[in-house]
Amino acid sequence: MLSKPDTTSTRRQMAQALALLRRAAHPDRHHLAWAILWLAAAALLEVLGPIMGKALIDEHLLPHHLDWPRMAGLLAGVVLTGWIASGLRYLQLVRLSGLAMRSVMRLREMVYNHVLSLPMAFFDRAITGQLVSRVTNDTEAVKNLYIQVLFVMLDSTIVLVGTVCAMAWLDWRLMLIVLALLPAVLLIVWLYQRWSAPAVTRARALRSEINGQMAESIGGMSVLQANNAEARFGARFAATNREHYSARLSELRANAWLLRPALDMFNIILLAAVIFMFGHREMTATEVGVLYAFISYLARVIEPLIQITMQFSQLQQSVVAAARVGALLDEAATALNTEAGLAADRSAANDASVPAVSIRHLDFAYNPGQPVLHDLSLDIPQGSFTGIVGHTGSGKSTLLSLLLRFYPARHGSIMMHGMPLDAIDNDRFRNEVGLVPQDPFLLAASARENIDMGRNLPQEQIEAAARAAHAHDFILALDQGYDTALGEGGSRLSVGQKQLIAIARALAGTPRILLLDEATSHIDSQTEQIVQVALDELRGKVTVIAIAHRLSTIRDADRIIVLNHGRIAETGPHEQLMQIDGGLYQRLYLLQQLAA
Ligand SMILES: Nc1ncnc2c1ncn2[C@@H]1O[C@H](COP(=O)(O)OP(=O)(O)OP(=O)(O)O)[C@@H](O)[C@H]1O
Repeated sequence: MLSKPDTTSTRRQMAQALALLRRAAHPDRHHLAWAILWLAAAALLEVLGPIMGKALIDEHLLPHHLDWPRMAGLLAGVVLTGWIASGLRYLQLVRLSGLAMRSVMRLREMVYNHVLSLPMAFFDRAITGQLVSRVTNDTEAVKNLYIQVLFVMLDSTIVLVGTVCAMAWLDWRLMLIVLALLPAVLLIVWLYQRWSAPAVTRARALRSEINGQMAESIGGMSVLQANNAEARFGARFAATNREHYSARLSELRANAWLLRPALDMFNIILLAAVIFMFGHREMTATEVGVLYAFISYLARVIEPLIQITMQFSQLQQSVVAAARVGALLDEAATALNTEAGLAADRSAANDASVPAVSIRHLDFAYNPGQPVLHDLSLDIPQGSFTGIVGHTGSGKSTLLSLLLRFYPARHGSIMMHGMPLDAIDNDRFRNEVGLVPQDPFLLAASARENIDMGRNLPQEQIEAAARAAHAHDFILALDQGYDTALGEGGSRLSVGQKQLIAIARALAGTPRILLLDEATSHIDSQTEQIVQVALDELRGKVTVIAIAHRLSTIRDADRIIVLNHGRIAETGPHEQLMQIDGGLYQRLYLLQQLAA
């Protein structure tokens, strides 16, 4: 759902946008300083032109004082100052455009890396398409801020100030009249902003929503088509798209009906006012030059003002985009308790008698007031094989997510190899704990890259992991062996083969603890047996904790933990649990036997 645009937050958005610009442009600050200096020089030249024109008229043309070399010099000055100012300005535009591109590049990397560090709780509420939009469109829109704020606005402001000073020097009373009319422009801009700002914010939010809907539909296309939901999704998309269209239209209306006509009218009023003032004065010869210079300057006052105001629509969009990028960067990254890390006794980490996992009085809720795990306590010895079973929704995956540090365990404690979970250094933690998820996530890359996952592991280690996962043989049978591209999401492999690659990936990091989240639920019995053999071979070397719906996978586990509504209902090896008459495990097992 889209939130209603809040116009009162504009100032905060602007501050957030400027902070972001400062951060992204920091390495280019010298370029920025030079650009401002050269823009000031260009403005100075621009102001000088009409002064030389005035001198030509007043000192030579009107008094017929034909000093040709000086006249040629002044004429050349009038023409050249304009040209050089344009040239300088163009070069600064190029400089600032380069700066803008580099800043966007930095921003994108910053945002992407930040997204990678965000806790899983963030992704529970994030919408993929909107996040993608943040990293691509919004950062791109920030580029306009550089071009608009730093180039057009800055340049126009410098020209404006320079021109007003030159006018004051020529005739301060006339300058005051021009200046007195300027608040009218501010009023026009203010009205425009009030009218268009909500539409701008809404248009951006809707664009992001469009991306979100598109990504969601493409991601779930099979489900969507199988449910004959094309028409419903099409209608939902059309409604959002139309809303986006009307938001953009209101923005354009504000521009077409208010901004441009009002500014053009203002231009005419200003010109008329200056000519009227001259008409009421006894025009001396010298005043003709002043009139020429004033009329030249009027264009230089009006044009920057128009430029500044015309940028507001784009500027607002960019500020909204920058504020959204800023808000994403402000999302707190996964916080680790470094104090606990310092206090922890690291010697325990290498003590073989210390449990691999030790959980004490663990309570957990995703949302306050809706507990998922209740007062869980258990020890898992190193090198053991533990199965976790239970009805759907009993909290199995939640327990695994907590062991993976995807969510912080706020009530109770989890220790891994004798150290508090949140005290373990991130690299070490990720090296020590391997995960085989329910849906193996494969990259559109080679088999080798899929096992390596950017860790730059040596080929021998990759092959050893593939052998341990019983994936080596089928990988070699692919047309280019380990270099075979597996297609998007591993589309060239069967579900079972994908799962074996995922196991090889987890093992390639030589983890001390291997977590399997229903890793066998999608595979056939034959592949399941291969997985079982692979897991058996790990016994004593790696601590395996496996969630299983299919109880045959964990039948041979040293210990099975049966969860029921977030509590440990039963625990023990298969034979022992089967002895509990009417027990939960026994019932689950017999049910599966019946179904088979
Ligand atoms: N990200 C989440 N945000 C809020 N609630 C969640 C989230 N994930 C799970 N839950 C809730 O927590 C409870 C336990 O879910 P969990 O996925 O841990 O169960 P499970 O035993 O793994 O189930 P299954 O066997 O179906 O995978 C459920 O009531 C579920 O609705």
